[in-house]
Amino acid sequence: MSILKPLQLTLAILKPDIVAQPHIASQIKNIILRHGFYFVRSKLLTLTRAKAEEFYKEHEGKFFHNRLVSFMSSGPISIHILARENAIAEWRKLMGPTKVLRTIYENPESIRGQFGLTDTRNSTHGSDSPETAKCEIKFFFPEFNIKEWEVSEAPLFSDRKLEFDPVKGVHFCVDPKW
Ligand SMILES: Nc1ncnc2c1ncn2[C@@H]1O[C@H](COP(=O)(O)OP(=O)(O)OP(=O)(O)O)[C@@H](O)[C@H]1O
Ligand SMILES: Nc1nc2c(ncn2[C@@H]2O[C@H](COP(=O)(O)OP(=O)(O)O)[C@@H](O)[C@H]2O)c(=O)[nH]1
Ligand SMILES: [Mg+2]
Repeated sequence: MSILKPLQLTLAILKPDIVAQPHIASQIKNIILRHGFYFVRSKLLTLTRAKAEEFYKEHEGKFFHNRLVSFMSSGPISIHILARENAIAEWRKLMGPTKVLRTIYENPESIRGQFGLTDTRNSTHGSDSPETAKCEIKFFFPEFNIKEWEVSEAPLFSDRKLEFDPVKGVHFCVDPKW
């Protein structure tokens, strides 16, 4: 019996440039699925400029801040709570480095290397630490209780057959008791 490794949660975003191209969005979702991530929660929304500023507060004053906030509030984004062993680092590895204009040469097989357009429009976002993941999950899913999920849903994720519902964009347990 393999030792079940604890699932870690991270917050992933497909940015407006990707959501505007549904076939690319589904390509990226398939890459996520193929790399062993579970979709725990998913939603589609358009950020107001103020919300985008709040989300990217850490970058206030940087030269790219204005274009970043304008871009992130320019259209719908697809937001996901992903679960996997070591999810935060593994999703950042799968995304590739931030600056696409280098990544396309240094990590062409990464998601940003494949689908990123510029350093601003770099296709995806991922939390960069457990604390950030907690804050970012709360920011987009205020109703989601991490502790409750760890007790009630995570055990089902770890050792039961799950299926991915492409319409809802989340995994569900095929066990009728769930
Ligand atoms: N004012 C600046 N100071 C320093 N570096 C900059 C500045 N503006 C742009 N850059 C750098 O130039 C490169 C191109 O910037 P960027 O990716 O934003 O391209 P862009 O054409 O402006 O696309 P977008 O409209 O998506 O922002 C990036 O490496 C970025 O970091
Ligand atoms: N144009 C431009 N955008 C940047 C640069 N650095 C960061 N960004 C944008 O700001 C977002 C947040 O930056 P950061 O948290 O450092 O990178 P991330 O965690 O990999 O998304 C990135 O995803 C980019 O969209 C840069 O040097 N140039
Ligand atoms: Mg970041």
